[in-house]
Amino acid sequence: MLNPLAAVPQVADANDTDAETPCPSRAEAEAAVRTLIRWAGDDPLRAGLHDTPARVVRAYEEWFGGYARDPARILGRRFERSGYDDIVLLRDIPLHSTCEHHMAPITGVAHLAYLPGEQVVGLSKLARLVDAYARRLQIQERLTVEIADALQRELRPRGVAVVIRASHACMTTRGVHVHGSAMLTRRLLGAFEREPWRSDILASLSA
Ligand SMILES: Nc1nc2c(ncn2[C@@H]2O[C@H](COP(=O)(O)OP(=O)(O)OP(=O)(O)O)[C@@H](O)[C@H]2O)c(=O)[nH]1
Ligand SMILES: [Zn+2]
Repeated sequence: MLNPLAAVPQVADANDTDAETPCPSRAEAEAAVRTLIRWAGDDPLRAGLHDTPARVVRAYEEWFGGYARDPARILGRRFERSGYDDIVLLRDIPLHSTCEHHMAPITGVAHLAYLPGEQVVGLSKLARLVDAYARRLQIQERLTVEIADALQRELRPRGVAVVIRASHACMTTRGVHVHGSAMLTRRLLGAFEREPWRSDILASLSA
């Protein structure tokens, strides 16, 4: 598995190439980018590419920043549900992830819903939860399961539903070159697995 970027120091020593370090240094990561540029057939020393390895490593810190985020902490601040007794649903949360097979972008939306137990979370935390798991190397199935299970584990709601609709650049820009298709995954837990909530939540999520 990729070394979690969580272990990368914020400011790594540019001369640190110690093979014993648990995670490659920033300098090693930049050297790896130079190798890929050479492998692609270009010259990493030409002016236009001179700063590219550093940029790529900074971009990776964003794209894989999810390893450093703790879902329990994201969902840690909770509020009483104040008498509200129905579905809480946040639709169309933008999703940017990276396919673990080709390291190509996965782009789409997530819909999250839960049936509160005793507590609710701030709405923004649902989007933060999606981001924490999306910004890792993923397959869409595991991404769906991880988001749903974190909600169930941390919030203890009566039901959880997660639906993700996404397109995979590894299918559109290379390989089979299929454009316009989207992958749909979902996970229903607790009360949403059974009627009458099942039909209700599926209708709400597909509307
Ligand atoms: N189930 C699933 N498959 C995915 C996901 N992202 C990418 N894939 C697929 O992972 C598969 C990897 O297949 P391989 O045969 O090992 O790789 P490949 O030779 O590059 O395959 P092609 O993409 O068909 O050229 C491909 O079929 C991808 O479409 C995902 O999130 N879930
Ligand atoms: Zn892929």
